[in-house]
Amino acid sequence: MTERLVSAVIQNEDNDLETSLRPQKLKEYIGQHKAKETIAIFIEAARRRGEPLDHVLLFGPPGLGKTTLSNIIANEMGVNIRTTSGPAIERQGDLAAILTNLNAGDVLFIDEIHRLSRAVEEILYPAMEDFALDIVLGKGPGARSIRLDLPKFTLIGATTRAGMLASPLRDRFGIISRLEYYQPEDLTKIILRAASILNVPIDLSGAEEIARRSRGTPRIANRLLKRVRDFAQVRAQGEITADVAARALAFFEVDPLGLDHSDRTLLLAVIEKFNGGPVGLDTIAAAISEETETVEDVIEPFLMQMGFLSRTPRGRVVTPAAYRHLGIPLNKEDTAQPEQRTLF
Ligand SMILES: Nc1ncnc2c1ncn2[C@@H]1O[C@H](COP(=O)(O)OP(=O)(O)OP(=O)(O)O)[C@@H](O)[C@H]1O
Repeated sequence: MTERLVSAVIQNEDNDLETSLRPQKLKEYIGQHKAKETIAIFIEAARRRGEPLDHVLLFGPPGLGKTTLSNIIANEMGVNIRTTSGPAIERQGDLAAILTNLNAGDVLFIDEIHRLSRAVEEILYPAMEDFALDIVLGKGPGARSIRLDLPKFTLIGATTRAGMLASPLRDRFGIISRLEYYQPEDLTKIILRAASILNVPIDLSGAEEIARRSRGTPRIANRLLKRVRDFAQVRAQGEITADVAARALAFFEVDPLGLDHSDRTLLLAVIEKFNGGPVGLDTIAAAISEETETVEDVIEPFLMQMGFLSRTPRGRVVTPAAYRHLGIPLNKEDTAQPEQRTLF
């Protein structure tokens, strides 16, 4: 599958942009009121006691700002952050090397923490609980274990799926925060902030138009802003208004609710080839020439979140809301006017 403009997963083109747009302080971090408030309280309490922050688990869909929030936490605590990820720590020795290089109070950020191997997880437990590393020297009957003290550090784990974390690991986090999809008002603020950093002329209605199509996700909002800016420079007078944003995003095939070509292909296939369902996942994947995993992990979640597709014991079903959005009558006798026949 080619890279999608509306994918929440990080792409090469995002890297530089994301670094320059990352807020540094909690008060610049827009939205996520619950998570922000929880973290602010724990940071203040830890600061007053002069202790490192308790271990934090952040979970939620990709692109919502877990990495950003972790950097902010380190910044607010005035400590260094060391960043790695579950798949990058292959052996126990890799983690031991990282842990023994931390300074007191430092933050260790492990992205995709659900992908740590069991063996690595095992040495993480005493490290989190007792700030100690148990090392086994030698093999067989002569083997002996020594315990190394570690500096007191804060582990921040990020995961898209809290359910995939082994419960002994989950239980060792003192602070667990779920990040939610952003409301359009918050995404509008994120877009206006990014536009001002990037010196992109934009008015409020232009930002709102991009926000509505950003699937609740700041990473997508920033990416769409960048594309709309290019369009505005070449095809309009440079300023992003609602009209320019709508025209640009229609050109890039992102519809008014943020659905793209892949989303519509899936919905139309179920409607046209399977009478709206129920139809099995594998059959859908074959009908649109995609991998089953791509359909399940990448395309379906947003359609389900929007209430356009539902999962039943007999298979996937396209909902009446999706028919309305696509401008297709529900059945032949249906005389109701579709909500919109042309999307762009
Ligand atoms: N609350 C926010 N306010 C302002 N900008 C934000 C906010 N959250 C995220 N962003 C922007 O969105 C981009 C993506 O955020 P980030 O890299 O932190 O996502 P993530 O949840 O860690 O994603 P992943 O886990 O997929 O890497 C960042 O560049 C940042 O600029």
